[in-house]
Amino acid sequence: MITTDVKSARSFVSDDEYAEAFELAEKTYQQVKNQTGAGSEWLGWQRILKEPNDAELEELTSHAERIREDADIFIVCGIGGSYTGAMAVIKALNPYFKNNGPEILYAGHHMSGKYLKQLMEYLQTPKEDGELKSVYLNGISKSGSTLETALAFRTIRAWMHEVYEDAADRIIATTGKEGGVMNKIVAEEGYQKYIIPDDVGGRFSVLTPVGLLPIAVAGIDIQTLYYGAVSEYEGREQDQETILEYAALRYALLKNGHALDVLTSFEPELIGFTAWIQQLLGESEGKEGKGMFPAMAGYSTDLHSIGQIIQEGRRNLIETILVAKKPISDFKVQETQGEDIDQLGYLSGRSFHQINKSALDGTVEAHTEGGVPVLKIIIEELNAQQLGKLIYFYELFTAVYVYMLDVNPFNQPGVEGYKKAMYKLLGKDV
Ligand SMILES: O=P(O)(O)OC[C@H]1O[C@](O)(CO)[C@@H](O)[C@@H]1O
Repeated sequence: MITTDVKSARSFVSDDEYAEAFELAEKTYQQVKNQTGAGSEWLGWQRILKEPNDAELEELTSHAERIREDADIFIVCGIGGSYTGAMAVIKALNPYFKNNGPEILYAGHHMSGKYLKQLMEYLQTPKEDGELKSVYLNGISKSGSTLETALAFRTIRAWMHEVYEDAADRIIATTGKEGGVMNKIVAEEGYQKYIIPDDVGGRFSVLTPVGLLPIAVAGIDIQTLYYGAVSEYEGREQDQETILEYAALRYALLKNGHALDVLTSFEPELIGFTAWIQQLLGESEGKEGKGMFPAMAGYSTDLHSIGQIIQEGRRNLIETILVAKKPISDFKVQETQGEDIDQLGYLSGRSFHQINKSALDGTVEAHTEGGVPVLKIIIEELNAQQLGKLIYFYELFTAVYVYMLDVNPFNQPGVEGYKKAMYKLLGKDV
């Protein structure tokens, strides 16, 4: 099970504030459990763990294996919840510098013409042996009509149809059961389609084909990931304490003036995960003038930039640090040879994990002393099973905590604002 260390944060909340918040968390936990809260028709992210679809997991795994055998490049084309979950898990578990399998590229997550042009040039550049690269494309959009994704999907698949006779077998669409432009394209072109269940919203969809196909293509065992989430789901049915404590604390901190949550980790691999949590919390809690702004950061890198404002700026922020307990690497500092010219002799032979851990512990101490409540969310080690657990932990936490704010965690009406204004400027009939 996922554990937490909230000693620092607890010292910023009075006993009364905590007791009141905890009582409220107990009530909203029941709303999630009994499906009585606003938007309860969107609790499919629990349903899919209660009734795992093993046949779909197997199909996705074997489809991904076929792609891995043939592909040089696999493009994940989606935005928001249609790509952050896959990216989070892939970045967390794949090597930094060389994939074990096809290169995973992302598209459809913004509207940079420069990026798309350079992506197309890269796809078109032949391999060292002069052969055309073998490209696969996964268009992912629940609504099937998000502009960023639709534009990239149009561009890439048009080129694929020009160069590959079997383009239709290389293009996969992951979308809602019916409706939306992507479904029309699938009907016309005969692409393989995976369905995003109606009762699972975009930011809760990583454990559906949205995240599972790209993650499997990246060579990650999706059964282990999925069943990690299932075990967290089953465990949380018995033991709600950690979730209630975390929800109560974040709520009490929000109420006593904390407006911003710096989501971070000392493991660069987990930065993608902070992006996933950022969307999950931000789109769920930021409504009706409420919510804490979730801001991702990467440590220790960003301690050398925003570390200053965290330590000494306006005292209205909290910090959430994702921690992996077991060392991720045994890489050590070289032994000092002869004179200690670079003055690193005191670290000679010590592991980078140990040094990084001291940076973590030192940061918690310094930030707490500086007036920043710190919460540590702890996984045992960085592997697929633990990440599956972390996914469900955060989904459940989000639902319980956001209900405390008395808003619907599962809609995102505010995102429509920019879309309407943009479409008007672009002259689209809406
Ligand atoms: O999968 P879709 O429908 O393209 O949406 C992508 C993302 O865009 C949003 O709908 C916001 O516009 C997110 O909630 C969602 O994750």
